[in-house]
Amino acid sequence: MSSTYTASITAPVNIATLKYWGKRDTSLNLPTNSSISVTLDQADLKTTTSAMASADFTKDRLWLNGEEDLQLSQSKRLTQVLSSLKEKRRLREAKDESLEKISSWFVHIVSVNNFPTAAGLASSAAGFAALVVCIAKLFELDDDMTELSKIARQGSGSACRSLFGGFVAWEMGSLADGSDSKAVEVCPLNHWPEMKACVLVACADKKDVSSTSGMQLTVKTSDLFQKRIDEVVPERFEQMKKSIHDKNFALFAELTMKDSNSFHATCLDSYPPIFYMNDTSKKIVKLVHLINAFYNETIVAYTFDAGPNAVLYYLEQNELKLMSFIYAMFKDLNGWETKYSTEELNKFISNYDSLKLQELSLDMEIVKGCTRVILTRVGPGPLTIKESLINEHGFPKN
Ligand SMILES: Nc1ncnc2c1ncn2[C@@H]1O[C@H](COP(=O)(O)OP(=O)(O)OP(=O)(O)O)[C@@H](O)[C@H]1O
Ligand SMILES: C[C@@](O)(CCOP(=O)(O)OP(=O)(O)O)CC(=O)O
Repeated sequence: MSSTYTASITAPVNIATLKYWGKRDTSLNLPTNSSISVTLDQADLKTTTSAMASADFTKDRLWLNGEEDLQLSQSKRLTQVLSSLKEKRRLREAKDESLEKISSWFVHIVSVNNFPTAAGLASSAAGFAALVVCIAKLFELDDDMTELSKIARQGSGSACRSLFGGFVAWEMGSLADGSDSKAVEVCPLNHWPEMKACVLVACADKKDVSSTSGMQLTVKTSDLFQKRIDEVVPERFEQMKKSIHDKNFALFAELTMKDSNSFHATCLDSYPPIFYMNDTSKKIVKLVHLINAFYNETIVAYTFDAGPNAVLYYLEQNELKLMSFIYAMFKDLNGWETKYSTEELNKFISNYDSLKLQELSLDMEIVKGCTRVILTRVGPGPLTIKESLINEHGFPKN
């Protein structure tokens, strides 16, 4: 085999606290509103992607979770992302004669998600972020993350926010060519490292209405949607950034919950209506409001993407208060023992007893609708790794 170039990257999932829902330009993937998210820790949820370029390859190919994904390889999203990256490389080669002309070669990409794909856990976000950063590294591009976010955005809108760690905004921009529609850091991870997240996986099946088609239906048919993008989100965008800067959890949580509700309301207001939340999701909403009312303080926020899974945001200092409820209810699900010692878990239970939470007659039916709990926290952006998923011939190692 002639000479090859390789690179490997891991990238995080991000879960929006101010939701992106609606495109003003479907081919460039330009949104109808700005959005904000928290990047989650790759220790718990991540995509790992390796790429290789070789003059011997005869086409661009992609393997996802062990299988060659022909649909994704030939999709407009992937070809658009790859051609933007190849074009950037070509411009560098034109300026610097010493660079090998790898922009005309094909690439093989191997990617693995360590969590369910296409199940409302933002796999497209981590996946396209990993892909863009990995190929940018392979091509030795010197663009910063904001510049690369404009390419990731074309793969999947929410992917642009996974190029940064911590707290991230996707500024919608106003230019027709999309050159100002980009991700920026609101605050780095170390600004508010106490931010934790508990994901209650309500159903890990593939969803029936994709985000892409769901949001198009909303844009076309919902009356509520217009008010959301004209008034509600622009105001919330500024307030939420300030709540993060000020580390004002109560405000951050209230805005997060209201925005999740507003987004799902526009889904219900679409025609025919779209239901992403299920009965379990609704019970989790009630539970969170009950917990905040019990403590007479907002210690936890829920948010739901285009699926029934709940993401609960809370601060580390309120862990005992929150987990006295959540662990007591969801203790039979997988995911606790790797995060907490037996002593800590016993403490949650004894606090549940001493607060007499059994007297609240909590709805234990919720537990039956959940399959798994993922305990995580705010985390860093994409990371370079040494180990590769690709063997020397350009195929997945197994
Ligand atoms: N590691 C990856 N590399 C490249 N593309 C990926 C990767 N993982 C997922 N994808 C792409 O993203 C698609 C799933 O996106 P989709 O928006 O339907 O679900 P999701 O991102 O898991 O959920 P949501 O965006 O609603 O939170 C997959 O079918 C695949 O095309
Ligand atoms: C509900 C959301 O998660 C929608 C994400 O939509 P996608 O980014 O998956 O959509 P495409 O741009 O069509 O790929 C909200 C959010 O992440 O902001």
